[in-house]
Amino acid sequence: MSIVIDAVSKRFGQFAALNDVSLEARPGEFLALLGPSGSGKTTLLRMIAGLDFPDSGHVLFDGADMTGTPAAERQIGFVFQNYALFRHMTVADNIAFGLTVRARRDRPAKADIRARVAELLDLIQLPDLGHRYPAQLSGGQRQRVALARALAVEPRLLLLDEPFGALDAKVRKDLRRWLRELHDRLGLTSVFVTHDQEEALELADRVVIMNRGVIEQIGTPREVYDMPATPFVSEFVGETNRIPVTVADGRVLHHGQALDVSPKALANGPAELHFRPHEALLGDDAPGALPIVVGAVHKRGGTWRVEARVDDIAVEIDTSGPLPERGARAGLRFDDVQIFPAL
Ligand SMILES: Nc1ncnc2c1ncn2[C@@H]1O[C@H](COP(=O)(O)OP(=O)(O)OP(=O)(O)O)[C@@H](O)[C@H]1O
Repeated sequence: MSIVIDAVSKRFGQFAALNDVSLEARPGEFLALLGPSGSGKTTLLRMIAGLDFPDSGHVLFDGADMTGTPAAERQIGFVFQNYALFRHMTVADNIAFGLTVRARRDRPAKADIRARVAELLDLIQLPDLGHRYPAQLSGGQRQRVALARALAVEPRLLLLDEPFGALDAKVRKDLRRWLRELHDRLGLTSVFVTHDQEEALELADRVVIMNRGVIEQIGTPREVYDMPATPFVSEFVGETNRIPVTVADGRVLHHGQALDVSPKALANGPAELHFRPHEALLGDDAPGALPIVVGAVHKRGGTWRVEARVDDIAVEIDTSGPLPERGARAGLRFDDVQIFPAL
C-alpha cells in the first residue's frame, strides 16, 4: 500500500507540531522518521494511524482520502515502545486480541484464531511460549509478541514508534534485522519512528529527517549521509566538522586565504564548510589547504583518528596515510565538501 501525506499541518495551541509536511511512502517501502525529541515524528505517525487528525492537509492510502477515517477502519498494525501487553492475558491471548474483539460477523472461528496465533508464534520464533504471561518474557520477546499482535489483523501498513527503545543495544540490533526481514517477507509498507540514526540508516529504504515540525530531507541512507540537504541534516546524521568561511566572488576564503574548495552556487557572504572525518585529505600546509594544528592521534577501526584544531575549533579527521607529529602544522584538502550559508 502507498501512503501520501499532503501538506499536513497540526497545532497544539500556539505550537506548530507539524508545519506543511508532505511525503510519500511507496508500496513495500520501509520509511524511517528520524529527528530529535519534539520534532514531530510521533505526531506525524499518529496522523497516518488515524489516532489524531490534521488541522489541514490530507492523508491518502493507495490514492483514497483517509484524512478523517478513524484508526479502527484503517487496517493498520501498530507497535509502540510503551504499548504494554495485557498482563493478565497469555501470550497467545494477547496475539489473538485484535481478532477476538471483532464484531461477531467479522470474527474468525475459534479454531481459525488458534491456527493464526500458532502461525504468528512461529513467525516471531517463539513457537512454544503461547501459554506464558508477559511477565515471564524478556523485553525483546515482549516486543516480538507486540509485533505478532499487530500483525494478527493482517494490516496493510505497519507503524512502529520506537519499538525497541527500551531494549539493550545487542537485542535491539538483532530485532531490527529481524524486523526488516519480516517486512520484506510479508510485503508490508512500514513507517518507523526513531531518534537513533544508526537504527534509521540500517533499517530504512528511505529516511525522513524531521526538525521542529518540518521535513529537512527525504532520501536513502546514503543520500542523507553523503549529500545532506541542510546544515541540520549534516550535523544530525553522522559526525561533522564545521568551519566558518566566507564566499567572495566564486572563492571560498578562510581568514582571507582562498581554499581549494568550490563555493557551489552560494552567494557572497558568511558560510560554513561541513566535512566528515573521512572526507578530509591530510597533507602539508600549502596554499589552498585548510591549515590545522595536529593534536592527539588514536586508532579507530582500520584507520587513524587525528584530533586537530583550526584556530580554536576542534576537528577530527580519519586517515590511513602517514601520521603527522603532535603539534605539527598541516593542511586539509577536500574532494567534495558541503558548504552552507551561515545561519
Ligand atoms: N497532545 C499534545 N498537546 C500539546 N502538545 C503536544 C501534544 N502532542 C505533542 N505535542 C508537542 O508537539 C511536539 C512534537 O511532539 P512529537 O511527540 O511528535 O515529537 P517526537 O519527534 O515524536 O519526539 P520524541 O522523540 O520525544 O517522541 C512536541 O513539542 C510536543 O510537546
